[in-house]
Amino acid sequence: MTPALYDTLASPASQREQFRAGEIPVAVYGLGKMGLPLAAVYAEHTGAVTGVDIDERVVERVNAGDSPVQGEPGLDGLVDSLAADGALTATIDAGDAARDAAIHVVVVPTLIDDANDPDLSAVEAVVDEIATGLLPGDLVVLESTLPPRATADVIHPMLVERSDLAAGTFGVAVCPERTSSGRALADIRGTHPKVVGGVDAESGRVAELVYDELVDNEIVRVDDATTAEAVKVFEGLYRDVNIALANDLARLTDEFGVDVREAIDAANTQPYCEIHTPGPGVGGHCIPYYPYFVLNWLDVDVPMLSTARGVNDAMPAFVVDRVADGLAATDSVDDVVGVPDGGATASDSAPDAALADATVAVLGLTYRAGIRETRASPGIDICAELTDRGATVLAADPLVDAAGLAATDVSVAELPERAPDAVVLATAHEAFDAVDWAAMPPAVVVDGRDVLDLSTTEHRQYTVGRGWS
Ligand SMILES: NC(=O)C1=CN([C@@H]2O[C@H](COP(=O)(O)OP(=O)(O)OC[C@H]3O[C@@H](n4cnc5c(N)ncnc54)[C@H](O)[C@@H]3O)[C@@H](O)[C@H]2O)C=CC1
Ligand SMILES: CC(=O)N[C@@H]1[C@@H](OP(=O)(O)OP(=O)(O)OC[C@H]2O[C@@H](n3ccc(=O)[nH]c3=O)[C@H](O)[C@@H]2O)O[C@H](C(=O)O)[C@@H](O)[C@@H]1O
Repeated sequence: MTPALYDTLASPASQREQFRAGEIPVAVYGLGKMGLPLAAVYAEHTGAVTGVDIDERVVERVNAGDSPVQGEPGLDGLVDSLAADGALTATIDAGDAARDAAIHVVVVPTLIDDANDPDLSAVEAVVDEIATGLLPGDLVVLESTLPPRATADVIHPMLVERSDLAAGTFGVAVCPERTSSGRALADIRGTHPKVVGGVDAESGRVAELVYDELVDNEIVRVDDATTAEAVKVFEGLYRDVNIALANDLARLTDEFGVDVREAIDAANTQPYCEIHTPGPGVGGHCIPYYPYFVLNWLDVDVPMLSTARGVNDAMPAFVVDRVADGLAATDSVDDVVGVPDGGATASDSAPDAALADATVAVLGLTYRAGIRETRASPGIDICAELTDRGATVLAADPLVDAAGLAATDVSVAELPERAPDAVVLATAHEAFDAVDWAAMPPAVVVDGRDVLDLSTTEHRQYTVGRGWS
């Protein structure tokens, strides 16, 4: 009989022992960038983890000890050894896994749909399956990022209704994943304190006990599940708003004639100042999505969040404007489309003369360096904007190709012979250190990530936040 955790007579000390001894089987639903490292950490502590994923290729690779998640230091070897020891197995059968487990950890995607409304369909699909195998004394842990109140208003009631168990007979806790891709194992093991909030006190107690065994850092127990959801979303909102401030300041570079990045670095020497870094936009399925977990979830009016979203979403067009300005200045195009007052602006919405016959290479299609994730990626938005404005677009990325995008693949080695009229660096992949700028005919280069120094070449460089050099 599997020992139970929630509302049992067992002492906390014996429950900890049972957890460590693997007597309380764990199921982790979602084996992606976050779920696989998390399942691995659970498995290294308990030796009894079943990972669940809907992608058969993921399941096969995990069972073969071959991590489908790359770019995570230590994960390859850990998955290999855990699979070999049988500490971590994977399945596509969520119902089976739910019937065998007593701790159910949900870490599937929470995205937004085309209307920017939160999409909890993956979480609801998993919760449906968990309910079929839920037993009194079990614990359900939500690690996915959720709109505040989702657990209280949607997930917990779903579990009660679908499992035929009464509320108060099983635990539900929100323990949001705060990890960054590229350092997932270290973060999950305890770079940051772990936030835990239960739908009731016993749920919070049990979740706190489990994570106190799992992580090396302190546990921050908050009042309830909704508070824990809010903590995670607030962290993301803070980041999106602060990146928007940095991007707005970067627009002042030309007007002020100053290096805004230098000014930001100097301002940040004050302990109370933490202005973030300007860039070509905000990508990934986290930071640009979380504002909608508030804006399009409840009837709230939070103008700052939508304003910041607008500022960050406008950065790809800002980058393309700088390309158009640079080309127009280089080509001294006579018939640059003017505005009624006679002023010529390259940001005119009609296809820009400067871009119409230009070939532009975009370096970087993933949302940040080293991570194979393209959702809301600035590089992809820049390709689309360039195409919309008449340019011929090439794209290079070491992790993904341009299939299905408004761009044609180009390798780093081919760039000089392709002789693009302009180049945009959207993602600072290490692979781009190999670009032979000296061999490339003079071009307009817009550096969105402040990683290039082309002062010894004939290229005209614009750096977001520093201006023309
Ligand atoms: N990627 C990140 O940096 C972070 C993500 N998070 C949150 O973690 C959650 C997961 O994100 P990622 O791991 O990045 O997503 P991901 O897209 O890398 O992986 C998701 C995995 O879940 C699987 N999946 C989808 N639907 C499923 C279902 N119904 N049942 C079982 N498996 C299913 C997919 O096949 C995929 O393997 C999201 O809520 C996200 O907001 C939190 C912190 C950091
Ligand atoms: C508050 C916070 O730092 N959240 C982290 C964030 O990680 P994520 O992988 O989404 O990357 P990120 O560093 O926030 O970058 C998101 C996007 O924003 C851009 N970015 C980031 C920071 C900055 O100063 N300027 C900027 O332009 C990045 O280039 C990228 O396109 O979101 C993760 C998440 O919640 O999924 C979270 O766990 C991570 O800790």
